[in-house]
Amino acid sequence: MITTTNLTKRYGNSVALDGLSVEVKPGRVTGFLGPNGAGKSTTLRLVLGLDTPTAGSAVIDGRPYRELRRPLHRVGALLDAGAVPGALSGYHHLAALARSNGIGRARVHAVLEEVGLASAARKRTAGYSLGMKQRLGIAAALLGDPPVLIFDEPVNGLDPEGIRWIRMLFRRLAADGRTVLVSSHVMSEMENTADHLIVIGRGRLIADTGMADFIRQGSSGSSVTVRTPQGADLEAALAAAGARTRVLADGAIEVLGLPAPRIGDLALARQIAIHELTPRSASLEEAFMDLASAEAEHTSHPAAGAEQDN
Ligand SMILES: Nc1ncnc2c1ncn2[C@@H]1O[C@H](COP(=O)(O)OP(=O)(O)OP(=O)(O)O)[C@@H](O)[C@H]1O
Repeated sequence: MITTTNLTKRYGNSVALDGLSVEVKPGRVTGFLGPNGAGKSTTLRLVLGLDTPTAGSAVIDGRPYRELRRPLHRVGALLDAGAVPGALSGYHHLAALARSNGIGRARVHAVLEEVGLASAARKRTAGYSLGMKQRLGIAAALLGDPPVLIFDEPVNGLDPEGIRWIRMLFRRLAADGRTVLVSSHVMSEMENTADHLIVIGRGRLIADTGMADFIRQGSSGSSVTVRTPQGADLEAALAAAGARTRVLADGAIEVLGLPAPRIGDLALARQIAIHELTPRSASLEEAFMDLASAEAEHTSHPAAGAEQDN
């Protein structure tokens, strides 16, 4: 488990992270979301002991990273896939890492196989595509078979097959009971991958919730798309039942506030023909955008009594 307590980081006068307290639990994939500059990378760097907090703490299974002996056995991380020494082959890069953590050659071969790089293992990494470098970074994270895994923007550079592969890998790692923390700005990918979400903005926690709950609460809600030759009649009936409607450019009616079965029943009772009735859930991206605009609104017009920065 990863735990941050009141984690704070200031750079001069600017606050990158402002008292973040979260627990990243094992057995599930946790998505780490936030707009640019929210403090995601700063958080990951502090968790991995690459920087020192101004206040608060970050621990992995109860210990700061810097106190871990042979850390690759405790936590694996992919931060910047591009940052591999180009002169080495993938194999030699991993072998050097393995040696420093007392890990044998057999494991190097196993992780190369696992990430699909076995055939390119002897080539210099300078000639690797971004996707291959991502795979090599993932292999390095897996090397010590650690219970905690951290991936910063792991799908960058991967093709659709690679993205599918990584999604399955994360699911499998979580199903093994590991803690998997994945930061990404690719919302659609996160929606298919993460079970749980931690959302931050301006260095503060905005949401720490299950994926489905986040989409339900954060967005203006699901809608139903309806097509009917009797649009005016249906709109009147829906309005009387308390739903909100909007006619889309192609003539379909978008209905908010009533589920599809109620709309169907209502139409039947009034003998209104229905040609299409499609429930549509809000996407993670929509929920996130709603939340981000609510945050921006709150920050630009702080309500009376709300917290204000001095
Ligand atoms: N070394 C540094 N010196 C000064 N300011 C920094 C430094 N590192 C980060 N910051 C600032 O801290 C804030 C948080 O940055 P951070 O990179 O953690 O955000 P992020 O959520 O990872 O953003 P992105 O999605 O753009 O990577 C930003 O305002 C950034 O400019």
